[in-house]
Amino acid sequence: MASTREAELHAPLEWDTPLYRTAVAQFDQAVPHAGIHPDIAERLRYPERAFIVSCPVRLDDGRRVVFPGYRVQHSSVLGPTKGGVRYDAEVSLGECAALAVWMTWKCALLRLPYGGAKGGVRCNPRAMSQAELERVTRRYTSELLPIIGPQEDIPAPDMATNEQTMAWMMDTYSMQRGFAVPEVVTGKPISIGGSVFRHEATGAGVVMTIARACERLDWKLSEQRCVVQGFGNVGGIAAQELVDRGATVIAVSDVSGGVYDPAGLDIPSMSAYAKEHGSLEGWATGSRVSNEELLELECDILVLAAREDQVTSANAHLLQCKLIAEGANGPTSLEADAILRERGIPILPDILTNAGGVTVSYFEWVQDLGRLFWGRDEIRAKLAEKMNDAFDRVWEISHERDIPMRTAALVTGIRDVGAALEARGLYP
Ligand SMILES: NC(=O)C1=CN([C@@H]2O[C@H](COP(=O)(O)OP(=O)(O)OC[C@H]3O[C@@H](n4cnc5c(N)ncnc54)[C@H](O)[C@@H]3O)[C@@H](O)[C@H]2O)C=CC1
Ligand SMILES: O=C(O)CCC(=O)C(=O)O
Repeated sequence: MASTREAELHAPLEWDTPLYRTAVAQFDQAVPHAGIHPDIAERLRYPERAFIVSCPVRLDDGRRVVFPGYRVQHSSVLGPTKGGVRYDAEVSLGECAALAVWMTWKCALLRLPYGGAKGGVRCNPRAMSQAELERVTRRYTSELLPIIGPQEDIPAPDMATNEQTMAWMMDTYSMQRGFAVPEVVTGKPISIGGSVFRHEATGAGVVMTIARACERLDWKLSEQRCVVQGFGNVGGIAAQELVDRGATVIAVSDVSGGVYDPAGLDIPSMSAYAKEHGSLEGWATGSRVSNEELLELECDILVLAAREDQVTSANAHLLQCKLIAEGANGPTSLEADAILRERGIPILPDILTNAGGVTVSYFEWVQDLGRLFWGRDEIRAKLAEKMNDAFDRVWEISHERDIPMRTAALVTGIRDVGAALEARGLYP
């Protein structure tokens, strides 16, 4: 049993939730392969800083509601912290902490000079008007003023936030400074310093990773039948990129459920429909399937691009795909990881597969700081170079050590952050 002193030191932490425990358990699986000092490992199990705010907001009907907001910064050892902001009814401190931890490994794996952060507001964005969302965003940004900034912490879009949200954040921050500070957020509209190709970057990066995996597995991407869960920024673009490369997308889903057609779906028309109606609800072509059924469809590649905790011990043995690509963060539980490994279904892990977004965010920040902007082809080529380099390092470690690609990706990130802590003389 732990002594009183140990119990004091390891008192339950506010962010200690199932998702955070998953992030730490994945870290613990990777640490023995990363060769870092135990003191460094212990440091990296905890975020550096967690900020909780309350955002009082007037609704359109005159009522005033207080929305909780969070921002967690996991590690600033490599540079400013970086990560998205999400609006969702389930946002919590623990969720943001887990996502911030993953951002640290993702940035290090892609060799970006950033640490990890994540934030969000606990609200139901689908039930809110644009005016209400604007008021929440501006209040949340005002509350974060002490901890964000181009050299401190740089937010970006995530679930249910977008270019408009970033424009409001940039404007709120800039008004406080008295001049325009585009480099305080990424994923902005191009008119205020956003980068071309940031909108497409995460989904495009997912498909670059799938394409690289297909090369290594000796599969033709154009012959693959794909299922995509989530039809927002990541899933919608990934589905389109798959079609552009000749693959057949046989099913997609969003929060309203899924659509399946073994002959292949008309993704451009479905994207236009989802944009106009806010979701795929009411889309008339193909068969409707539930989100649970969609995950169990027979296919070659399953792209998880909705949210965390979708493949668990309850359904991992029912999946009928040959490869999983994690566009979302944390969509596969630890137990499901073990079941899928046992079943021989490889997983292209989140911190590698969805890293296209933060990579082009980095390009956007660099362009903003230099006030010099690059073209689409240049950015796409630079992104492909970085994604392929990260993929190759992960693939190599995974095969050399016979460890899953998730562990290999974590090892790469953890090793570099550990080395930076040591070089700076911070630990051990
Ligand atoms: N936007 C970005 O640049 C990046 C996003 N991600 C991750 O990708 C995931 C998706 O993010 P975005 O596409 O940006 O969000 P989004 O809000 O644009 O889209 C989310 C999509 O998932 C659907 N969805 C929500 N719950 C669902 C469920 N239970 N079953 C099926 N579909 C469901 C929504 O209806 C929507 O179509 C998140 O895990 C996010 O953290 C990761 C890297 C970068
Ligand atoms: O673009 C960024 O800075 C962060 C993207 C993000 O939140 C993620 O990769 O999960």
